[in-house]
Amino acid sequence: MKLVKVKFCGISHVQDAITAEKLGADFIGVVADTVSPRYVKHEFVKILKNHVTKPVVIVKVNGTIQRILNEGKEADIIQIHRVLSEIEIEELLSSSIKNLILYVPASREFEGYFRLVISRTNYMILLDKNPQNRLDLSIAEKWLKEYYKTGIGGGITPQNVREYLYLDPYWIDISSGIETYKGKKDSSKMALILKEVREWKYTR
Ligand SMILES: O=C(O)c1ccccc1N[C@@H]1O[C@H](COP(=O)(O)O)[C@@H](O)[C@H]1O
Repeated sequence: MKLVKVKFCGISHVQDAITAEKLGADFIGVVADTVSPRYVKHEFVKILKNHVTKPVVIVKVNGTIQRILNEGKEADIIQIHRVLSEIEIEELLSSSIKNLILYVPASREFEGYFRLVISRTNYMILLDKNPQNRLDLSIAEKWLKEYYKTGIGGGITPQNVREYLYLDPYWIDISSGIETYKGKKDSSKMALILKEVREWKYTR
């Protein structure tokens, strides 16, 4: 029986990635977009991959699909953290990319988008806060039951992680909640998250 997987995101120091992997993280995420205070150049992925064996996820928010696919080509998984147009989704489908995570805001007004993504693609989905910075856990719970390859992020901390584990996601995704300061991960907070996951009563 599999445990809920864990992605630590917003990694911007090689040592944090090494520590995250040693502690047992399943994915290592970097944000290669200047909107983030954890921004790293996309070339950082190649450096990271010399130090960790777990899959490296590159998070992009802005940029054309072609640019995102080009900048993400060294990563194991590309995560596009914005709501896409149908034309952009078609562009992804006509590309050779298979390992993709698409952000879907976990709120009612995006139900149509959620259904579009799961009906047209086979990509992984990350449920997260909507543009108004709200995450509807009841909506997330409903959608998680419908589509197996769905993770959840958005405000997870060692103190509240059980509320998210209860939803039985494929993975949980944490960035700011495991930090000492923006961009610097705290090994004790990462360890606490992983301890909670291991002790969690439900397994997938
Ligand atoms: O981590 C970031 O700085 C970031 C910036 C822009 C887009 C996505 C980003 N990270 C993703 O956002 C979620 C939630 O982050 P948090 O745990 O609430 O801080 C996380 O799942 C990352 O994949």
